[in-house]
Amino acid sequence: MVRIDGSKGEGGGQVLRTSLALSLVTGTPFQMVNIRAGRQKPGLLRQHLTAVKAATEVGAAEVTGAELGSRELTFKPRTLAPGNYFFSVGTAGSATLVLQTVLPALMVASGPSTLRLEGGTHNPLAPPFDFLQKSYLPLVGRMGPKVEAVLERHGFFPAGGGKFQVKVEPAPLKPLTLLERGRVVRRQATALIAMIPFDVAKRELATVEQALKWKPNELRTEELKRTQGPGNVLTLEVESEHVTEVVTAFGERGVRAEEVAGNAAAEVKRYLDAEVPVGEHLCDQLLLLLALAKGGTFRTLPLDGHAVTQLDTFAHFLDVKVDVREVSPEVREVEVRG
Ligand SMILES: Nc1ncnc2c1ncn2[C@@H]1O[C@H](COP(=O)(O)OP(=O)(O)OP(=O)(O)O)[C@@H](O)[C@H]1O
Repeated sequence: MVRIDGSKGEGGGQVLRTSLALSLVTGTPFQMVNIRAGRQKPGLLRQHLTAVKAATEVGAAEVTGAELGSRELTFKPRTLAPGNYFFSVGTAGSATLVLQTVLPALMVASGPSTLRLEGGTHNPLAPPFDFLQKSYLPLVGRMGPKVEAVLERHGFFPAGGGKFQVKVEPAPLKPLTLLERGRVVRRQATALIAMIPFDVAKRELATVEQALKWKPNELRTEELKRTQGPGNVLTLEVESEHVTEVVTAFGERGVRAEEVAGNAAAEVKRYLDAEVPVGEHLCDQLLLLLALAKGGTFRTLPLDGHAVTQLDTFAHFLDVKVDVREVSPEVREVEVRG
């Protein structure tokens, strides 16, 4: 059994989710110790436990240590079972991270699946639903599997209550080459508010307009009425010929709307200036797809801790080589070979 130290690298939940995903795909059992040892509240939180349970169902796995707060886990998948699933985090914990855990396996399974997920859909430090739908899943589609996601209700921290559905038509993953972004064809800033003063959205958009020089018809507000709790999400989309980048910032108590929007605008600027197709968040998630496809190459920004932790985790389950070359101080070219 593969033994993985969860405190290595980022020391967070990513090494656990990636290990579960790769264990499901390869059928390799693993034991993890020191789960999330690098975090303030170490061990399995509700969101991680839901991910473990989801992986257990999808892989008909034998599991020990699947309890709240647990810092050790063994996971032995038996058969990969596509089908209809319902996973609920039960708190505002990210439901998209639960999806991230089981989707790679279901994309290459022997039949289609339908998933219903409940929990947070727009959480800081997790892939927001719009990122999945507009940035990540179209690339999955280019690699073979067809995955469609439909949002039914937004869920924000701390109230949660979000819902979405995902349909998966599996296919073998083909390598992907993504070296250029191409021309920018659409830009859209959406300031979304739920139970938050409208002025917050207006101030965020004014900041984006000033910082990025986006035009009034590229700025929109959206006010939600049916959510379980308050939320404020600023989503900046840059659709280019070959890829769509989605940058997200979240309103927080005590942080000015101008600061929230300024951070998001700075991230977009950095992405546009580097002229790379793959932004910082897409990078670690795309790496996993390319590793499963055993091939592909893309250009991105300098790799962050998440991406490096991903590479270390792959080595436990897959026989792939990943080269990261410095093209310029702001640009890296990543090549994956089987
Ligand atoms: N704004 C964002 N857009 C898209 N993806 C994001 C965004 N923020 C985070 N992610 C992705 O969500 C995942 C979160 O991983 P991360 O390692 O931060 O969680 P973690 O630190 O392990 O959290 P925890 O230990 O609390 O579970 C990564 O795949 C990261 O790329």
